[in-house]
Amino acid sequence: MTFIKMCGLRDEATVDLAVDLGVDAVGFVLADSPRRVSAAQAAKLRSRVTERTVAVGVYVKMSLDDIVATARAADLDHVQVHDLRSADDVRLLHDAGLTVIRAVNNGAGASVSEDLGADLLLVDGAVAGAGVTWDWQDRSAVPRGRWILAGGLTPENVARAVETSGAWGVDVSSGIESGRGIKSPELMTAFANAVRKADVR
Ligand SMILES: O=C(O)c1ccccc1N[C@@H]1O[C@H](COP(=O)(O)O)[C@@H](O)[C@H]1O
Repeated sequence: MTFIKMCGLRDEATVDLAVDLGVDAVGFVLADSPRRVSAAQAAKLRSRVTERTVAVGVYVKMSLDDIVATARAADLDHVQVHDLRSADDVRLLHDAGLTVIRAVNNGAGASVSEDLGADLLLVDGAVAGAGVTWDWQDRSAVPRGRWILAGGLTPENVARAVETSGAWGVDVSSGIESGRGIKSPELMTAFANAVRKADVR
């Protein structure tokens, strides 16, 4: 079964729907973004997430100390960090008890074959959260092993994207929105259904 993460959730009804749809992970953006939530809001949303779904804090351009502090304040034990620089960064987050998803922006120069010791690798489009696709068939841009595909996924393209890239999981934000930062229940449902349908093929 393809791992599904829905990201940029900002209200309780949307979190409840994602949980009901059986997605594997939900993401709360603590970085600067139209989808940003405060640590206090993330804590409130997190409390609605049941055990089988992982709640992930999403970070860009934040110090490691701030990442640890906000993750603790929001009771998040998974963090997705878009600008990890070294294995030391990852070690510090591990030492704080966090599971680390290393996010890499396609074309930004970070190597997908470099192992910083993160628990999972996510390869995103050139600009995180912008709904931008990338060349999922480019073997040099696609990691080996278990990894998450992100960037411009939609209910229409996700099945083909998984098939061509060989990704273990998918992460979506813009493609399940009716407007920037506004999640659409119909598109969320369509996305989850599209992945599940592809899984049984
Ligand atoms: O969603 C955001 O606003 C965001 C902001 C900063 C860093 C990451 C962000 N989201 C991540 O972007 C991709 C999905 O993007 P898309 O909109 O579906 O193309 C995914 O990894 C999100 O976790």
